[in-house]
This record gives sequence, structure tokens and C-alpha cells, in this order.
Amino acid sequence: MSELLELNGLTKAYPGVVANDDVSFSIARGGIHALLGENGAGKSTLVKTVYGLVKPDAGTMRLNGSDYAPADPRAARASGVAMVFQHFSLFEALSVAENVGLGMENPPGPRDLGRRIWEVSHAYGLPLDPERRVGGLSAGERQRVEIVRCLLQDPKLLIMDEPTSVLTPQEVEVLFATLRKLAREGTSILYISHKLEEIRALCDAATILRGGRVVGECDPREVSAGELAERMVGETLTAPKSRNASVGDVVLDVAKLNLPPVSKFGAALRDVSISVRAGEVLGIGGVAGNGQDELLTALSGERLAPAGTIRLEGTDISRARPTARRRAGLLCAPEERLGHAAAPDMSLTENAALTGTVRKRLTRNGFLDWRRTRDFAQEVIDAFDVRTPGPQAAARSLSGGNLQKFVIGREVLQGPRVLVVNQPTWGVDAAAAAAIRQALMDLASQGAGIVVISQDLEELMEISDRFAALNEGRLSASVPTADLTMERIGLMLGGAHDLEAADA
Ligand SMILES: Nc1ncnc2c1ncn2[C@@H]1O[C@H](COP(=O)(O)OP(=O)(O)OP(=O)(O)O)[C@@H](O)[C@H]1O
Repeated sequence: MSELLELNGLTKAYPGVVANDDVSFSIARGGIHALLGENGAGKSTLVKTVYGLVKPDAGTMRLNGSDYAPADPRAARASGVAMVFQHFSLFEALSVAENVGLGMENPPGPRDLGRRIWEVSHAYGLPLDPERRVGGLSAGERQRVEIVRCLLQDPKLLIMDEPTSVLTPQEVEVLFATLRKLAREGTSILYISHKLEEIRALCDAATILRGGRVVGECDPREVSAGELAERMVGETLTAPKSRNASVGDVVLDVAKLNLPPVSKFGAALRDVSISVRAGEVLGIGGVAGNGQDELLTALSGERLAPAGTIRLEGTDISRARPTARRRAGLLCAPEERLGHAAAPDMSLTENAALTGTVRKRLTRNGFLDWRRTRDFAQEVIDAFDVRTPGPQAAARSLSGGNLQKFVIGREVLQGPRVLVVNQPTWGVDAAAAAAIRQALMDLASQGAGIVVISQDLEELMEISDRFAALNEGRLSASVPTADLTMERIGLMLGGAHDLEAADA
């Protein structure tokens, strides 16, 4: 196999950090090449350089034997480089075909475009109806739109940034079949993921980054996932410690909560009942868009609930606003890090103040006490090993996984009575994910009630005492995790509610 893309000495520094440091490796034609590394290792910076979004300070690239230095993504696409981002850039109110057309340099006429979308999507096992509105599509279907948009440009290199984090296990299989087919046809794939077993199943080469430098190359099929993880972090990993499951009184009690969807494309909550005891972790599984956002905003107080539906340690807080709920001890960490959980252009200190003022007493005489706030941000950075030059850094300058560690740490260190988290380890590397899970379990051991909403079933099985499934806005009765099989979980996720035991 010959090389499609060669990277030679790529270097890119940001204030206080060298994101890529003399990075050299090559990607084979028709190869599926994994880019591995813990959060902040420099993976995104590197692929953004290849896609023309970042200009390197030093180093060169060659594509297909010719010098390659894309001035912008348009130039990269013209050279045959396509990228599917972790965050989709689709317009919900437009159709599949309209969205695809908007992302193309020279889209064909509407009828032709519709026909080609249908053909390409079916040929690659990702069937799409060009006429459907994107707003009504699942996350997996939206990703198909992004992939098909890339395929219509006939790419030589397809870059995928953590593509499976939004997919169900079945959708992952379909995606892998598509990528293998593309590779057989000669397209190269550069694949970023933190899911090491997936990398072992899919990729035929891997480059490992640590601190911006290449620290290893291997064939992931010949190395265990544990070994890969250890090479990434440069140390031995420990599995989470189990804890004593001594549970206390009910701390969070939700009774028959009904709420309309947050948007036209959300799901209404229907008769949702939850009961979480002190010391307990309740895992809520389900495919995104089945009421997760509605549940989180109802619990955080961003949307008020009908009186008598939500009780915290016996007190009705259904009509209380977010600040009052925080004061009472109910804290929430939403899924979307930039925008919802953190303000991108604000510093980490300012972001610490966003949710920390009441419980960490960050105000004095009605004004923010900047020193205390900065100290709190620093405390989060230290305790959760957030890689950043310091609390003055803007939230958007952090790598995705490091910002996630900050957002979760900020809530955990406020000593909540009840903590609700949505996708707590999304985009977080194996070592940091283990640390976040351990922190949630430790918090439960200290007597808090924890609700973990996640699409990662293995994560839920690892840390939850009980499991419930959210499907079209209905929450199943919860079942002790120890009694569950994957088959039963599948049935619960599919909405077969009558199969479960009654709530204990
Ligand atoms: N625009 C920027 N300004 C300042 N620093 C940045 C910027 N972009 C990235 N960095 C820093 O560069 C380093 C590498 O970040 P990068 O996003 O490439 O890591 P990553 O390996 O993709 O991490 P993750 O897995 O968490 O997404 C990090 O320390 C990050 O904080």
C-alpha cells in the first residue's frame, strides 16, 4: 500500500501550550488509521491542520505525492479531504437534500441532488430520504447526512472525529461496514476515538499522541485495549473501586411528571417517576432525543414543573428556580459543554462563578469575590486534572475532554445532595473517564444521590446501582443493575415496559 498523506514535523503552539510538537507520520491509501491520545494530546489540532482550519507554525504535508498546504477547508475539500465533525452543523428546519446542498461547493440541481443522495446513501448502507426534515432525524441519521455530504465529494481522505459517541451499538456496526467498504475502494480514513475496543475492531494502523508528540505507532489489532490506554497516558491504569452500597432515605422524588418537549424535535415527558436514595446511583439509558434534555431542564429548574412533582429531601421544589435549587443542594451538569454547561468566551474563573456562587459563597456584599472564585476554579483544575495553563484560560481554549472534566468537577466539588449529569464522560479519554466515574461513585459513597443520564450502556452498568430506560418520554421502572442482561436492557430501551419488575 502506498502513502496517501505524509505529515512532516508539524508543529503548532498556542499561548502556554504546544498542541502539536514535531508530528510526523503517514496514512496509507485505503488504510483506516486511528489517532489516539488522552484529552488535550493534540488530536483535534492535528486533524484541523489537515482540514485547513489550523495553520501550522512549522512542518509540511504531502498529499498524493504533491505538496499540500490548504489555506482553508474549501481548499482541503477541493484536494479530496473531507471531515465529519463531532458536532453536527445541520439546519433542523431544512430537508436532508437542502442541508447536503448547502455544504457542497458546486451542488447539482435539486432533482439530481436528491437522486444522488438516495443512490450514494443506499450504496453505502446509510439509507436516507432526501426529502425528510433534519429536525425529525435521530442523531445517527443526522450523522449519515454529514457522511453522505462528504461522500458526494468523492473524498480521498475522510476524517472522522469521535463518530460513534452519538450512535447506538447497531448504528456503530452499520457505520463500520460503510467505512470498511470505503477503505476497500481506496479511500483513506483518519479516525479519532477514545473507544479502544472499537479502534481494535476497525483500524489497521494507529498513531499515539501524548503532550502533542508522537509517542508510538502500532497495529491496534495486535495490541490489547489496556496496552493502548497505557501507552496513551504513559502509566498503569486502575479500575474503579467498588463501594459500599449503604443507602439512606429518598433524596430525590419525582412523581408523575409531565412536560411538553423543549423544542419541536424533543420528546414530551410522560408520567415520569424517579426515586433516588442517598448513597445511590441511578443510571438512565436511552438514545438521545427521547426526553433526556426535557428531564435535565426540569430537574435543573431551567423549566419549572407542575407543583408537587419534584421533591428534594421531602421539600417540593417543582416551582423553584435554578439558584434556589442549587442552594437546596440539587445540582445538574448538562450534556452540551460549550454554550449550555460553559460559556465559551468566558474564563474558567468566570465559568466557575456561573454555577458556584451560592454553594461556594463566592460573593461578598453582593459582589463576586474574584479571589475566592479563582481559587475555586483552581481547586476544580487540580482535583480533576484539567489540562490548561490556568483559571484565566477561556473555556473554548480547552480540549473537549478537559472542558468536560472542568464542568463535572465544578458540580462535584460543590458537595451536592443530588447530582444529575447527562453524558458525563462524552469525549473524555479512558483515564479521565475512569476518574470522573470514580468521582461520581465517591460522591454517592459520601451520601449524595446521583442520577447519570448516558447513552453509554457499559458506563451505566459500571457505576449504577439501578437502571431505568427512557423511551419516547416515558421512563421505565428501575431495575437493580446486578439483575440485568444486555438482552433485557435492549428490550427496556425499545420500550417494552411491561417486562420489568415494579420499582423497589
Ligand atoms: N484555539 C486554541 N487556543 C488555545 N489553546 C488551544 C486551542 N486549541 C487547542 N488548544 C490547546 O491545545 C492542546 C491540544 O488540544 P486538542 O483539542 O488538539 O486536543 P485533543 O487531543 O483533540 O483533545 P480531546 O480528546 O479532549 O478533544 C490543549 O492543551 C488545548 O487546550
